[in-house]
Order: sequence, then C-alpha cells, then structure tokens
Amino acid sequence: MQSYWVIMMDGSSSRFYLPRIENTGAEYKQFQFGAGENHFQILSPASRHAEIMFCYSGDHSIIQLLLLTDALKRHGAEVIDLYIPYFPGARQDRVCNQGEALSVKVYADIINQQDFNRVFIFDPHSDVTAAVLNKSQIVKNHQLIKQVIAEIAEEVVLISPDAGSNKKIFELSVQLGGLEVIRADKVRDVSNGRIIDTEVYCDHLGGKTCVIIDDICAGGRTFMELAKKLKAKNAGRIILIVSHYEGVASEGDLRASGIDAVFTTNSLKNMISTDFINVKDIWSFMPLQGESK
Ligand SMILES: O=P(O)(O)OC[C@H]1O[C@@H](O)[C@H](O)[C@@H]1O
Repeated sequence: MQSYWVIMMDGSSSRFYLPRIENTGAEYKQFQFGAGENHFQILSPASRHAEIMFCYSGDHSIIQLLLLTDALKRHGAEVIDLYIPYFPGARQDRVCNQGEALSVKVYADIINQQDFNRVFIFDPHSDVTAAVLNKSQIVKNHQLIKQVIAEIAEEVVLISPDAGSNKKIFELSVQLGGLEVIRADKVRDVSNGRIIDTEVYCDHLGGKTCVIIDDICAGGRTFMELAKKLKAKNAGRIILIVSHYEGVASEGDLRASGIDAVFTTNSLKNMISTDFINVKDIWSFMPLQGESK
C-alpha cells in the first residue's frame, strides 16, 4: 500500500485534483461560500506522510493550500512535504522603494507557520527565498536546461541576462560540461520597473546560437532588449529558457526582438506548447520523494 498521499493543485484554475486517485484512495470536497471563503474537506483519512504539489495561481490559491494543510493535519497526516515550484514574492526580495513590503518574507512567514517537513522550490529568483523559508530544498534548473539544449542539438553559448543570473550561470555551465558563458547586465529604474540600458559583455557573437537563461519571464522586456543587443553583435538563433512563465509577454514583440523560441515549464500556468513556446512539465524536474520509493 502506498504510504504517500499525493495531492495536486491545478495551477490554472485553483481546483484540486488527484492525478492517481486509484492509487491513493484520497477523496476531498472543496467549494467557495457566497461571502468568498474557501471550504475544504478530506473525505477519507490522510496517510501519515503526505506530499502536496502546489502550483501557485494567485493569492486565493494560498488560502486553499492552508485549508488543505489543516485538513490533512487534522485527519491523520503527521509529516507533510510541500512542492511549490514557483515561490510567490521571490522577486520582491528587497525593499527597493520606501514604503514597499518585503513580499518574499511575508509569503515565507505564512508557509513557515505550517511547519512543513520540507519545502521544495524550483529555481527561485535569488538566495533570499531559501534564507527566509524554513526547511527549504532548492531544485536547480540544471535538468531543464540540459534537456532543452539536448533537444536544440546545436552548438550554443549561454547568455546570462543580469546580475541575478550571473550568480548562477557559471555553476550551470560546469554542469553542462563547461559551455561558453557570455554575461550581460541591465539597468532598471526601480521606481517604475523600466529598463534603461542593457549591456552585453562581448564584441562579436560570430553567428552562434545564443541561449538566454533566467528564472522568470514576466513582461519580457528584459529579453527583448537583450535579444536586440545580441542581434546587433551578430548572434545566430536566439533561444530563451525560463523556469517560470507569467504568460503576459507579447509573443509578437518577443519574436520581433529576434527571439526564435521560448522554452519554459507549467509551474505557473497550464499552457500548451505552440510553434514558439515549448512547455515542459515541471513535475518531471521535481520528482516526488514518495514516488521514488
Ligand atoms: O523583463 P521581465 O520579463 O518583465 O522580467 C523578468 C526579469 O526580471 C527579473 O525579476 C527576472 O529575474 C528577469 O530577469
């Protein structure tokens, strides 16, 4: 009999679903009252060790996670591991402007209060998440990048877009057998988020395929500005690989900037791959401990 109870929250709709219900026997009921509160009920006792796969899909989903966790604890779960690929607030890891909240700490405090056994996160924005989140286990993006580069099957150079990614790129390059790295930097006006300048630290790219690697694509401006600069330095094909994808960047603008393809995961959204955006299943890069037993 399986000792782990696997519960998955669907990133796109905040509904809960149990992917292998026949193995787990888990049943639940969840709905929202007219006033807006969520309700969650476990219909069969939880196993002692539970694993929750949680795709953040807005702050509303955090409350659902808390209710599910409470229900599990009250009905038999003593040890709960949380898999939360995209950690909310990870990008707001410092107070840039007077009066702002330190978001990553606020979200981390809520999760810390639940006293999870372990909290697995996928490629967070910076080291600050692991510093403020108790019992966190960081899953790096290495397997994702390795898989995509193998698929591209071309000789590539890795492009690191800014100071944050410059801290991670050399370890990744070593993991990939010492691929060439070219660093870039961007200057952002933190008062409005606008990118003022992008600099690429090389003279000529000689037609090489450039693979830009970062944690997240939001509006996409970072990568559009960078791609234009890379093209001006004679880049060949430009591929963008990001661990998390908000889905708000204009595909037309990304293409127009010179980006040929985007590779990402469904950590934030249940997206379907197109001829431009290739979506990998996040759970293939963060295997559940229960499944490996
Ligand atoms: O330029 P957009 O896509 O809006 O923002 C994404 C960038 O902003 C940073 O937080 C990320 O690490 C990434 O470099």
